[in-house]
Amino acid sequence: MHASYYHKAHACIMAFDVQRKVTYKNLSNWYQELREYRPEIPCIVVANKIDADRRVTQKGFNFAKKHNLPFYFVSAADGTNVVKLFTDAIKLAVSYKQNSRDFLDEVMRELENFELEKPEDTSDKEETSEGTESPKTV
Ligand SMILES: Nc1nc2c(ncn2[C@@H]2O[C@H](COP(=O)(O)OP(=O)(O)OP(=O)(O)O)[C@@H](O)[C@H]2O)c(=O)[nH]1
Repeated sequence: MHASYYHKAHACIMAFDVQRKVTYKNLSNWYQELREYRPEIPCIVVANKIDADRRVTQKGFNFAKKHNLPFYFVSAADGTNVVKLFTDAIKLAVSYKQNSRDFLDEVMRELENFELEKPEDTSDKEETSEGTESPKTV
């Protein structure tokens, strides 16, 4: 995936399809790529399409445990855990954004808080002595 997709991301939801094993296997590659660009953002792992066969919720999917990541069983079709997933992801993202010690995040935070200098209002000011340092407008 192009680097720009990771730029300024404050959280990641990695979803796989419980009906397609290959999508689970691919998580390792996605996760490796994510960490190249965003080493510390919160990441949630999602097993999607559980409505197709609820028995998958009895299965252990070790990827999340191995990487110490939160894990949700979800169905985008019937809505199971969808609101919870996004609510939690947003909370994690906001908290990360406010507290991250990642250098790039700190720079971005500084830039966001940086107030551009307002142009000086010179309309009703009298010119005073010589040698004034501010440039004169004509
Ligand atoms: N039963 C079921 N089908 C789903 C669920 N979520 C998505 N689908 C179906 O899965 C198919 C792919 O969904 P997309 O939204 O296109 O997802 P995608 O990530 O682009 O999927 P891929 O094209 O397979 O990579 C569509 O037919 C969806 O209707 C779900 O929770 N349950």
